[in-house]
Amino acid sequence: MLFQVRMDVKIPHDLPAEQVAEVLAAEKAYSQELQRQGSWRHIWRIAGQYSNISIFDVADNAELHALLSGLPLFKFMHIEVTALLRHPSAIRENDS
Ligand SMILES: O=C(O)C[C@H]1C=CC(=O)O1
Repeated sequence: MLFQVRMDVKIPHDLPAEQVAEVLAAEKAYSQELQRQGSWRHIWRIAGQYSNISIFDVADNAELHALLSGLPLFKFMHIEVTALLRHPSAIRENDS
C-alpha cells in the first residue's frame, strides 16, 4: 500500500545543540535504512519549510504506524498521512 506522508518538524529552540545533532543523525540513519529497504520510496523537501513529503510503500496501516512512530524525530513532528491508490489514467506500470 502506498501512502503520502507529510512531516512538519518543530524542534524546541531550547533543546541543547548536542541533543539536536544526535537526534538528527539518528533520524538520517533511520530514514536512509528504510529507503534502502524500499519501504520509504521517496523523500522530498518542501521548499522554504522544515517539512518533507514522503511516499511510503508498506503492507498496511499498522506497518506505516510502526515505521512513523519509530522516527527519532517523531515527538518533534506533526505528521499527516494520505492513503494513495493507482490512478486509472496513470501510464507508468511500475508506479503502483
Ligand atoms: O528533514 C526532515 O524532513 C525530517 C526527517 C525526515 C528524514 C530525515 O532525515 O529527517
